[in-house]
Amino acid sequence: MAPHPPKPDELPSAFRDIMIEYSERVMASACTLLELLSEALGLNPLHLKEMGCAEGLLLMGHYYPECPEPELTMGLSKHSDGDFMTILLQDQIGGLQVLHQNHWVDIPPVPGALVVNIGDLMQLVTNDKFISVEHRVLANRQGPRISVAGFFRRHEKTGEPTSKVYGPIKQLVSEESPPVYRETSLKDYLAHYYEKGIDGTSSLLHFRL
Ligand SMILES: O=C(O)CCC(=O)C(=O)O
Ligand SMILES: [Fe+2]
Repeated sequence: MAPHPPKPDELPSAFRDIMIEYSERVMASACTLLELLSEALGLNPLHLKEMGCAEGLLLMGHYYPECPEPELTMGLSKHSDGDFMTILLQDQIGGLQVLHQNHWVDIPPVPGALVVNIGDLMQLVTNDKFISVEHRVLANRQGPRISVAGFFRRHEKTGEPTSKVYGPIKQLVSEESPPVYRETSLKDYLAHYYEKGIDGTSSLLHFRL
């Protein structure tokens, strides 16, 4: 949806208008959240936005079919997101869990509420000050589950190089807190993220110094 939004007539009419409106609103929320996160890091409120953390938005609609034997499988297995931040809208079915102190904790749906996840790229640029969250989705027999995940990071048209380089923010590293990650271009980061796949390990291990 950003920075290269599809032409409206490329979107199915059933969700064309709502997808465009939702994108605008979720982008505005992301910018507010990035200001708060920047302040929490002791940076200028516009720091994360100016780095391009919300320069791109990919909306992904998930449909998890109802499952007759949910104990034998997963809706979506354990992973952390390969972006700066994810804003997630889930329906009333439930099943999303986050890994907290080695325990899977339910994130029950709250009507009208969005779930915000810190992604791996945010962990990298904040030099581990913010940690990306590992999460998964259980399969269920109650009925199909639908969610819409909005991934914030720059997205290019197929074939365009994503040469922007990211590393720990200079103001967040010091002698006492040396860089934990090497700099990487978004292109190399994404190549690694997708090549590795969802295998239960963190994409960040590859970039740790
Ligand atoms: O469907 C959900 O609630 C989570 C989806 C998710 O984690 C993802 O798309 O990365
Ligand atoms: Fe995710």
